[in-house]
Amino acid sequence: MIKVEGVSFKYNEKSILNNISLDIDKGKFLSIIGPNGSGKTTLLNLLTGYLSNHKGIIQYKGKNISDYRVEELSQNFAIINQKGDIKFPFTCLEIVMMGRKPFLKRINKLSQIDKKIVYKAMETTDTLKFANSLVTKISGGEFQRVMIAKALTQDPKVLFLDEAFSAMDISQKIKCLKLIKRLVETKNLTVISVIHDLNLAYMFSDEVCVLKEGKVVAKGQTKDVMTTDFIAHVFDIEVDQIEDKGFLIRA
Ligand SMILES: Nc1ncnc2c1ncn2[C@@H]1O[C@H](COP(=O)(O)OP(=O)(O)OP(=O)(O)O)[C@@H](O)[C@H]1O
Repeated sequence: MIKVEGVSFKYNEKSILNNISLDIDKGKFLSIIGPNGSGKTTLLNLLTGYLSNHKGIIQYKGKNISDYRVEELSQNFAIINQKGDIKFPFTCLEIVMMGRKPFLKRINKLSQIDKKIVYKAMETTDTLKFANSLVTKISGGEFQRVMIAKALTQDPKVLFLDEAFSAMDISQKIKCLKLIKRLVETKNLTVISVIHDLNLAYMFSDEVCVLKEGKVVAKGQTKDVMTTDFIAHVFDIEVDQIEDKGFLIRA
């Protein structure tokens, strides 16, 4: 569904990504993990078309990402960025409603169906209670749930997440990840998630791609890639594995 072939990218003269090749299948939950500065966000930004000027090929459904119109991309992709802060005092309801914008003709108002979709997304993410609160006056974890609700209203084919759960408490993280995983299983949603939490990546991903110093050092089924020795090597840590559950990091 997404094909990356021989992709390299530089910021000014600094090489960030080096000859990356990657196939991302439809209906899978892929996590991108790796140390700080390894190029995860840069790769995600290239996949969404937010960054360009790369060498190599990036295609979505057989067509170069740069050949898509913005409207087409916004009808296919939902993106939750690491730095997705909104400084304007919209209400949470207004923010979630913006998720329906790619489906509105010209400046049409939301239809009853759009409103139902918005209501359902806020209900499932437990954000209805903030509907009339200003987005500038809710907590970081609450804000991230509002952004998930907005992404859900887009009914995306591909959901890009960049540390989208980082401010949530563990219970909310698991609820949101279960909700997203259900969409992968029932609606064939493709998820590409940059995540630092190794245990959440292990629990929820079908596949994992590991970046280190701008290169893909592994990509494959989660349990094949996330072995104790490999994780210890990539992150330079001491770690034990709890059979089929995750990792215990040794300090
Ligand atoms: N706008 C920018 N201009 C110049 N260099 C940048 C820019 N954004 C990122 N970089 C550099 O590119 C490299 C990769 O950054 P990137 O954000 O992709 O890494 P990451 O793996 O997502 O890191 P983290 O885990 O810390 O979020 C870093 O060395 C960073 O300093």
